[in-house]
Amino acid sequence: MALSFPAGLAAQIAPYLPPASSSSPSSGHEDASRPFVTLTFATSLDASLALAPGVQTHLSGPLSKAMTHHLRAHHSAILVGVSTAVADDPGLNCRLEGADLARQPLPIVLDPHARWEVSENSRVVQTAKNGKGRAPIILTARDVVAKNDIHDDSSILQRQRLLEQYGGGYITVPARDGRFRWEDVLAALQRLGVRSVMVEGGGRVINSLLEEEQQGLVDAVVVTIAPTWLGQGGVVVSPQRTTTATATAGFVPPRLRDVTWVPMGEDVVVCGRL
Ligand SMILES: NC(=O)C1=CN([C@@H]2O[C@H](COP(=O)(O)OP(=O)(O)OC[C@H]3O[C@@H](n4cnc5c(N)ncnc54)[C@H](OP(=O)(O)O)[C@@H]3O)[C@@H](O)[C@H]2O)C=CC1
Ligand SMILES: Nc1nc(O)c(N)c(N[C@@H]2O[C@H](COP(=O)(O)O)[C@@H](O)[C@H]2O)n1
Repeated sequence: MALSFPAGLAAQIAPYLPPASSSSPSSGHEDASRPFVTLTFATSLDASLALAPGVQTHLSGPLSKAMTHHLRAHHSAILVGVSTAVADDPGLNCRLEGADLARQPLPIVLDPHARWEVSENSRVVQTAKNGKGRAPIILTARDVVAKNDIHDDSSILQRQRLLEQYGGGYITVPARDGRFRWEDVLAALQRLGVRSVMVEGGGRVINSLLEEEQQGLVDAVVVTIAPTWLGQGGVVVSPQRTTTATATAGFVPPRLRDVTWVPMGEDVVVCGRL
């Protein structure tokens, strides 16, 4: 069913959207050498994204869900980690009423080890096939593809052929210990012509983007907080501290600036900049 997002709420979110042109001088995003990055997710009162790894958990109410689709309409790409792709089998398209089908966001999946067995039955592929979204681009580690290249019938090649039918595919990114640097991820997106990306999750992806040395890469943060506790054992947003001297009285932890809280039904959406 098509979603609808009220204009009054859209106006309150507007200052946090990527500029229409990332080189616009009024945008506050002066670095046109990389896409504008929005970090966005839905969390419980105890900072959980899901009841357990691999368990899709609906936290957003109808209005905050529509807000996420409004964000999707204003970004050129949506990024998730492979465990989210596997757990949620997401559509990763914009389902707002009147959404411009020609301008659907490009789904990006971080899958260094090519673990996601994307197939004709995957929702994102079905969505692309039905003209309601785009096929995903999967970022994978160079050596994984190299190893598979030699086998003509390797499953990665089969998946690549499937995705190519709909305009998607694999691209390789350098990895260290199976991990990408965010600068390399954003450079790869920039080469694809992506001007803005919303990073939706899951926990590992968000926590790695919130590590201290990565924080300069996030332009806007839009977080839905739902009035529930998921309890221990959930997928929690709580980034590693990367310096040892941080847990001292004088340490000032990172804090959002230009903060706006927008009530949306039973949820509240907090917007800010890092
Ligand atoms: N409430 C919400 O808004 C959302 C909730 N979710 C939920 O979150 C859960 C999934 O979260 P989680 O289990 O943490 O998994 P993620 O979706 O964050 O995927 C994690 C995997 O992605 C790859 N990855 C992540 N960061 C990097 C990096 N910097 N470089 C290279 N690869 C990287 C790794 O793959 P590998 O292991 O192969 O190395 C890693 O194990 C699901 O239950 C889902 O439903 C997801 C999105 C939003
Ligand atoms: N905004 C938001 N609220 C929740 O409660 C969620 N569980 C999520 N999850 C994210 O949305 C993706 C699902 O997208 P589709 O509706 O299938 O297009 C899921 O993969 C998470 O990234 N988000």
